[in-house]
Amino acid sequence: MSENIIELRNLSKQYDDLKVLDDLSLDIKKNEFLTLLGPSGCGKTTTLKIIAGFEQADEGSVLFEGKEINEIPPYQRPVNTVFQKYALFPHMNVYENIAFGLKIKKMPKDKIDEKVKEMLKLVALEGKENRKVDSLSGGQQQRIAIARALVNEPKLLLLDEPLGALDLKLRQEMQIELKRMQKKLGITFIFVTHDQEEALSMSDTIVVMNKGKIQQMGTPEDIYNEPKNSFVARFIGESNIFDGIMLEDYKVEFCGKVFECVDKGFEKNENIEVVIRPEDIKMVNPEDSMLKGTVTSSIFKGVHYEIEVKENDRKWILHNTKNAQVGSELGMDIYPEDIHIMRKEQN
Ligand SMILES: Nc1ncnc2c1ncn2[C@@H]1O[C@H](COP(=O)(O)OP(=O)(O)OP(=O)(O)O)[C@@H](O)[C@H]1O
Repeated sequence: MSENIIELRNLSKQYDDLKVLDDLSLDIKKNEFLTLLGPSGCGKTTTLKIIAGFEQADEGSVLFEGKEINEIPPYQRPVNTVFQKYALFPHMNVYENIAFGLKIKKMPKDKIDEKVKEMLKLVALEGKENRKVDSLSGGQQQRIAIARALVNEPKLLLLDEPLGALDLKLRQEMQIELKRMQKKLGITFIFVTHDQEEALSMSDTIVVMNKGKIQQMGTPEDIYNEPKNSFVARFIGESNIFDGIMLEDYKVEFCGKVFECVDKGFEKNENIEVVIRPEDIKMVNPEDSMLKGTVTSSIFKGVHYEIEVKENDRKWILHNTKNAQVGSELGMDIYPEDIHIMRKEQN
């Protein structure tokens, strides 16, 4: 049996003149927490809707455990969806909301009771079963929406920006809870967000999308440390990005200097882009540094200072736990492994 729960094969979808999905293929493994991440309009929600069966692709197919499900209606797919607007039944209490799907399935009462209680425990809402849902906080309502989806024991749960309406603290708490629930239940989660921090902290695998295409797929560490192109580098975290030339294997020129790097396999003198993360730049004495510039601003960000340096006519951003005096001259060193080389985007 396939280790993939979902396989998307060459999906394309167009609304009028707008190509929303462009030949998109993707394998999603069982028990994985996979996040679709990308800017507004890149096709994340459309991908989820096609998996759920609420939309049909113009071309391509969706396979569930190896079998094509294009023609299967949404209610017959072993999939549940949680949306940002949780759409609970306002006239029902917490218990009734969670029990709803099981009642429809005509499950015996004592079995429903057992399952609802189990879910209430999972989402830490025991004792609240008789409360009307509109008397609860946004976070509690969202937990009910999740419990209502999970109680059906779907093999796959689709979550479309489910934390988008919550304030930051609640959002962070729910991120941890969702991840815990997913691991405990062993259900595959496909999670949609445009928030890169949320994606980095929750996912086993991140799929970065832009304009209906996959830009990169990998673990959060891969995506952050080895962005494949400058779109990914710009979208995930902050970056210093400069044009450069790959002189030969392990040797790159940018900002008017030649640096050692750890990359190879480029053409001789290929034009490339260089990405350097702000936290990877070492602040050193300008006398014996690789690059030097003038500090133009320094802002305390809680854990680090965000320091802006003007080097020739280029702007650099550095993150450092030490402050730097605005107006002072600063040396910058970069280790070979912190220089990320990317092929030029073909757009
Ligand atoms: N039913 C529709 N008719 C016409 N255009 C649509 C329809 N549904 C989506 N679109 C358009 O398709 C594009 C992709 O939409 P989609 O909802 O998949 O993006 P998204 O990546 O989820 O973005 P967001 O984060 O804003 O929800 C958008 O430009 C949207 O306006």
